[in-house]
Amino acid sequence: MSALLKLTGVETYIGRYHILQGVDFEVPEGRTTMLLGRNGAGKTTTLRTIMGLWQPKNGSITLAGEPIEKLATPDIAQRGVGYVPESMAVFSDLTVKENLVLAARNGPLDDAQLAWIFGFFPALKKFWLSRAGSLSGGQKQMLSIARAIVEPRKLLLIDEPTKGLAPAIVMSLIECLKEIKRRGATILLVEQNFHAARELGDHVLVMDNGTIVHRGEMAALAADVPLQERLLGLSLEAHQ
Ligand SMILES: Nc1ncnc2c1ncn2[C@@H]1O[C@H](COP(=O)(O)OP(=O)(O)OP(=O)(O)O)[C@@H](O)[C@H]1O
Repeated sequence: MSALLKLTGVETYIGRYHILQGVDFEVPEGRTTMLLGRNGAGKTTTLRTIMGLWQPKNGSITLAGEPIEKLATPDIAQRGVGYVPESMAVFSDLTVKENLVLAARNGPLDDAQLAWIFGFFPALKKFWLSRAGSLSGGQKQMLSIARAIVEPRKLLLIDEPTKGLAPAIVMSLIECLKEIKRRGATILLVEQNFHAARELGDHVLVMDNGTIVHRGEMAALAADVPLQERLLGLSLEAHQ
């Protein structure tokens, strides 16, 4: 299995704080890799560094073998990396339709693209002409993900999509992400909800203090409660 994304010795400073302290990992093509870890471990900083929102001071980041660590964010997006930040990137004053049209930078949305998006997120069809600001938290999250996949992407970086959502909405979001995954997407997904992580992840990376402290199969971590307790500080039962 080839690595689509590869980080080697990545160090990121925010101001004078040394946040990423030598991050090494690979994201295999066509699989979903979970990035887990306690609060403040450096997960969001890792996604933002890949996306060019923070410049790494040291180390390399390659996408399909090409270095991207010195590129600006729009160039990284242009190379096929979609980013769904934790804060749900939608324009509240625009309609659902306008939000998606703006995200499709390579031209107008065609019927095939719309059918593909509505296949994942039927609620967006229902609220097509409604203001994004009037959507529920779960629907905004779905719109935020739809904005990231409206153009073909090599890689999707998704930051805590289930955060703050009611359990029923989390379930439907997991189903949407599973469908995106079934269609062959490569995903790097930060998640605090272990149930969601276990449902979605093929591989898992665990961060602590700005480095990767565990890597392996998601199923193996899901089956090993003592390891979860050691790495994440909580048992699987406590996450459910
Ligand atoms: N803009 C910033 N200025 C200063 N420090 C920051 C900034 N952003 C993040 N940090 C610090 O960097 C460290 C890593 O933060 P990061 O958000 O990457 O962690 P995380 O693993 O995503 O945590 P969480 O699960 O709480 O979102 C934390 O100690 C945080 O306080």
